[in-house]
Amino acid sequence: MTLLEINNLSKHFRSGGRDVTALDGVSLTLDSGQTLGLAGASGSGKSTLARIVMRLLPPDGGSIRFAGEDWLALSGKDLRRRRAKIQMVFQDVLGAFNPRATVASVLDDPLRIHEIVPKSDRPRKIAELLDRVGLQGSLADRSIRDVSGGQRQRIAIARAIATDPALIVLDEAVSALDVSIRGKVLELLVELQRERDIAYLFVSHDLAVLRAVSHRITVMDGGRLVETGPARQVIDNPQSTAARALVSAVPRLRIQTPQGHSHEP
Ligand SMILES: Nc1ncnc2c1ncn2[C@@H]1O[C@H](COP(=O)(O)OP(=O)(O)OP(=O)(O)O)[C@@H](O)[C@H]1O
Repeated sequence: MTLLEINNLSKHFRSGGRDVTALDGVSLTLDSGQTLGLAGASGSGKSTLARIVMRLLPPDGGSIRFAGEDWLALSGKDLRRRRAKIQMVFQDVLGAFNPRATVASVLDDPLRIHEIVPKSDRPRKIAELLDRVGLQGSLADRSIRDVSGGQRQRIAIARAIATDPALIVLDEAVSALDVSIRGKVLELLVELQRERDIAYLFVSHDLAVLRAVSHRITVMDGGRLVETGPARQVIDNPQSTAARALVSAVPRLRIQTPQGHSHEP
C-alpha cells in the first residue's frame, strides 16, 4: 500500500542575496513497511526534503499525501494527532533532546503528548521500550548526556517507535556511530520494520549504509531526483553522474557480499 506520495515538491532559499534551489520538482512514493534510501552529496537537498515531510518547513510548491490524506493541508488538532504517525531520528540526538533530561523523561514525552498509555502505565511502557531496543531498564534514571552515542541512538529509536508510527524519517541517524555499533543499530531498525511494518525514509550520504537497509534507493543532485531504483540496481549499475560518484566514494561497495541483516527487495 502506498503510504507516502510526494508530488512535484519545490523549495527555494534566499541566502546571502542569492537564490538557492534546494528542491526542484521532487516526486516519489514509499510503500508501508518499505525503506527508501535517499542518497546524495552534501547540499543536494536531502535534509530539506526530510524537514518538509516532517512539517518542520513549508515547501514553496507541490503536494504530499500521507496515509491517504493531504498531509500539507492538516493543521491544528488534526495535525497534532496525525504527527504521532511520522517520527524522526536525527544524527545529533543530543541537540534534539533537552540535555538535562533523563532517559525516562525522553521516552515519557511522546507517551504523554500523544496519550499512548495512561500515566500509571507509563513506567512499564518505558521499560518495555528500552528492552525492545536492547537496553537495560536501569538506564531509565540516567541523564541523556551520560549514555554512550550508540545507546543514545537506540533511545531515539525507542522514542520514535513509542507512538506506533507508520513512517520514520532517519536523517543521517547512524552516521556518527562507530562501524561495529552502526551495524547493530541498522540490524535493530530492520527487525523493527519487519515486526511493525514501519516505512523508513532513510537519508544518508553513505551508500554502504543504504545498501544494508534499503529496498529502493533514490539519488539527489542539486535539488532533483536523478535516479531511483531497487537498491542493488542503483549500486551495481549506477546510471547518473551523481550515483556513480557516490558508488565510487565507497571503494569496496560493489564486491562486498551483503551483510546478514541486509534484506533484498
Ligand atoms: N535555512 C536555509 N537557508 C538558506 N539555504 C539553505 C537552508 N537550508 C538549506 N539551504 C541550502 O539548500 C541546499 C540543500 O541543503 P540540504 O541541507 O537540504 O542538503 P543536504 O543534501 O541535506 O546536505 P547535507 O548532507 O550537507 O546535510 C543547500 O544549498 C543549502 O545550502
